[in-house]
Amino acid sequence: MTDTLLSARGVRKAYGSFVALNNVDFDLARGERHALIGPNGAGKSTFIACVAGQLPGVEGSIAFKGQEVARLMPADLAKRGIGRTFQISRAFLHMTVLENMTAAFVIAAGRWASLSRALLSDAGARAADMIDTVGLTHRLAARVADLSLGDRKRLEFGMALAADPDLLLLDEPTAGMSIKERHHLMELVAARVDATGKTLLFVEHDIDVVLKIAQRVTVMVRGAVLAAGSPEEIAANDEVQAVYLGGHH
Ligand SMILES: Nc1ncnc2c1ncn2[C@@H]1O[C@H](COP(=O)(O)OP(=O)(O)OP(=O)(O)O)[C@@H](O)[C@H]1O
Repeated sequence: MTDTLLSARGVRKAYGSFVALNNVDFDLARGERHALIGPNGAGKSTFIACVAGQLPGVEGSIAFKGQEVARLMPADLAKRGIGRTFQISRAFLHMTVLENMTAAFVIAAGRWASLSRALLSDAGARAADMIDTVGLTHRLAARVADLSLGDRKRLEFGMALAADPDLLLLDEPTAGMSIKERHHLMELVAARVDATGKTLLFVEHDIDVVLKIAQRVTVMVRGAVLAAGSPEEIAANDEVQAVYLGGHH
């Protein structure tokens, strides 16, 4: 029997009079790598933001580890084990890779208020390990502003892992990257997710990456779920093919 980590029922989100999500049902099994795909404007980012607690006015139910979380704040959700990547803010672009990763570990420890030398040194050591994990040791002292897009995405991924989330949400983690970089990053993500027993929900436009990385795929169209299944089932689904070949993408 599969162990359900997240279960959404009847999720609805409107921006003013525009309904971006309409009655979405969605299940995520613990330990699975799950891709959310669909044409532009389908509501994928909106759904990820709903799960991460970043949007007001979300209707319906989202159960995480059996508890209702639909109307909790991001910080609460992070404590319960839901994590997502964030773009590194402007102020941090002139800090180094190591400084940014150290900050991520200090934030994850929730200890800004009582920052001590011991805490900083512990966070620094963990940061160096994580930088190694994401393959950036050779860029440890580089300013984030000087990183390539691919390296910056690796750093953002590592920073999201600093909080040690059970569920990792990645919204278009490979946007703007070359095909080769995309595959490299997502292979790294998949390997880390598997090695640490995490669950992954990611939005991805590159269907080759999706078919390689995802164990399960949900297809959204115009705010609703069109289909969900294994990558093979989704690739063979006539309705899904019609959406993708019909020029909406
Ligand atoms: N803050 C907002 N205010 C109004 N409309 C919004 C807002 N955010 C998103 N939308 C609209 O909601 C719809 C769903 O957007 P969303 O970004 O969730 O889609 P998506 O599937 O992630 O698309 P893409 O693949 O282009 O990122 C779109 O029509 C978008 O224009």
